[in-house]
Amino acid sequence: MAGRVLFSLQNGVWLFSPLSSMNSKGKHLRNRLHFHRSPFSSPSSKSVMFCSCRSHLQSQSGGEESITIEPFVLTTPLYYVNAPPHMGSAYTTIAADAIARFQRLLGKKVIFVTGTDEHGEKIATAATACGASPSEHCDTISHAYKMLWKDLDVSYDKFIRTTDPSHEAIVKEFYSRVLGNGDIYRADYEGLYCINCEEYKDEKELLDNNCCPIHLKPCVQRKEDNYFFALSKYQKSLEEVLAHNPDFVQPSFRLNEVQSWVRSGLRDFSISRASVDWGIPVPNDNKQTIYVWFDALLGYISALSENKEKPTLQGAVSSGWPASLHLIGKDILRFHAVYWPAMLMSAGLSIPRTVFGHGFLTKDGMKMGKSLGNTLDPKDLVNRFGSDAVRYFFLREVEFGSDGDYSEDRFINIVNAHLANTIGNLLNRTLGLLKKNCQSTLAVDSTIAAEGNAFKGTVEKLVEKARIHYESLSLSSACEAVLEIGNAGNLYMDDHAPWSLFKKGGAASEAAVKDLVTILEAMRIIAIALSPIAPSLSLRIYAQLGYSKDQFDATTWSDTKWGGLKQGQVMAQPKPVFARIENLVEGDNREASERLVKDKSRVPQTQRFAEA
Ligand SMILES: Nc1ncnc2c1ncn2[C@@H]1O[C@H](COP(=O)(O)OP(=O)(O)OP(=O)(O)O)[C@@H](O)[C@H]1O
Ligand SMILES: [Zn+2]
Repeated sequence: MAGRVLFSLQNGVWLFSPLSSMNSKGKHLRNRLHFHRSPFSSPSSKSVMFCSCRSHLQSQSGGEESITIEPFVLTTPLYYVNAPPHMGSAYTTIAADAIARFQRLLGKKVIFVTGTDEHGEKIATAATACGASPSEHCDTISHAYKMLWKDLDVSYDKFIRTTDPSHEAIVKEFYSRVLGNGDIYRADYEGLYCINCEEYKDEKELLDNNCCPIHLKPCVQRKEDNYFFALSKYQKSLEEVLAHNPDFVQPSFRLNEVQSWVRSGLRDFSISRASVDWGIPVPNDNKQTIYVWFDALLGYISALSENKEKPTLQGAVSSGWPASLHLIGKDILRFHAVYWPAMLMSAGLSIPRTVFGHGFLTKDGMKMGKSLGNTLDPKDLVNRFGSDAVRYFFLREVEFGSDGDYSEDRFINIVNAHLANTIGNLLNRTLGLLKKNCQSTLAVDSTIAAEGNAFKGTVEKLVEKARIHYESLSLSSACEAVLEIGNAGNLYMDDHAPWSLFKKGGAASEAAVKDLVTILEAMRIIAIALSPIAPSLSLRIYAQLGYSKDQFDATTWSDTKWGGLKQGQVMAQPKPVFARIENLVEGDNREASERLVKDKSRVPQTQRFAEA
């Protein structure tokens, strides 16, 4: 089924059909792949699936089409358990969590998949080095990932381990399907291999001394008798996919990169290893194990399987495939945007809607990574600063898609200025004034309080801006829009100075009451709009406004509409929602760490909020 493809746009849905839709036994394949023009835009996306064989094309023209409301399936990479998690792995996961939480706020059914990739040579070596069996080692590290996700408030729905028996069954079935379609053959291969990438490399992409550009270690010459996947057969199909579906690879500049890889010619790649025991045996040849990437990518599908007793590929696929979004680091873009879609096409399955390759967190300009050992410990950051600070800083400071360096000084300045001052302080002082002057009770509805008030319009514009940025995965800009509401709130308070209005009494006092309700309504909106990024902080803000956790959990994006706070609502005792972090960085360190960050001059103006 390599070669020509057919695209058509029907009801806003791209249909993709490889030329042939039957396998060698004449069995119909569900191989019409479908794409949405904008995968994130509508709350209930509609997909139309057809089999492209002639008889089904006829019934299709007779009006038989199946319409399904799809879940929003979002994945992180399955992290390699050669070492404990670090801030790089946490970065992808908190970004994915923010997107999952935003999609849930939109009312979508979200399936957020993460997990661990546990087979291969590196794992066996790492286990030996710490005196454990591979499976003991995998249990320990996989558990560490789960614990970290808990600490970071990561709300995943499925955690797949590639050593799960249900995953193994699905990998074997997939392998057999691809084999049945004539896309696997056996051959010798010799080339330069990076053990850390678990990948053969082209000599032209290597540094001096055949060093891998990511891991800075020399690749080794390897020769093996392996099974190969006929990637080259999918050259044309992949070119068509990339040409006709601009959303498939994001950010858009990475699409060009992928297109140029494909255009430069695709070579078949080996999908088994004769020298590695720690892996899933190749069906019908237990002298070889399946290549770790061929195995791990299938985790995105096997994670969906609801029948762990009798897992089947079709069962897993029907529980939500194709994924709406694979969120990955740019280091593994080739696997996701070239190998993976070709594998799926070979198996007659839909390809994911979007693969988003974000940038690297770097240390001294080098990718932070387990293999280089130049990592930052997220657990330590959470213990010292809390999960909201960690989530907010990385999602706000690193433009999603680009690289970014970490500096502790910058971290402390940003979270103090944005979360403690602009948001926390505004809330605390407003509640203090309300307590002092109104027994913490709202005397008017927020709609009445803001009548004829331009500030309300500003908040509405900014929250809509935040929504648009979330939709387009511009997480940093979404944070910025929410913070702007806080900045506007501080300016409003400065201008209106309700503390002096209360001193005047009468009509001035009434105006002051309205000002406080107006600011608290803005805080309520901030809490919802910030909840994908800093969920615990948002919950604390909501609690300060007199709501229960259940009420917070039931919020949707439509609750960002002005007018939620009503007359009679009683606020909680004012309590800071975000404690300032003391800056303990010593002079020399400060200088060094400042050099590491791209100065974006984003520290907001200092608070001008005068005390009553
Ligand atoms: N420095 C980083 N910046 C951003 N994301 C990272 C970083 N390091 C790892 N990740 C995330 O983890 C994925 C890779 O997972 P993996 O478990 O292989 O971690 P790794 O630390 O990159 O391993 P290694 O250093 O051995 O290559 C990336 O695609 C990305 O999603
Ligand atoms: Zn490498």
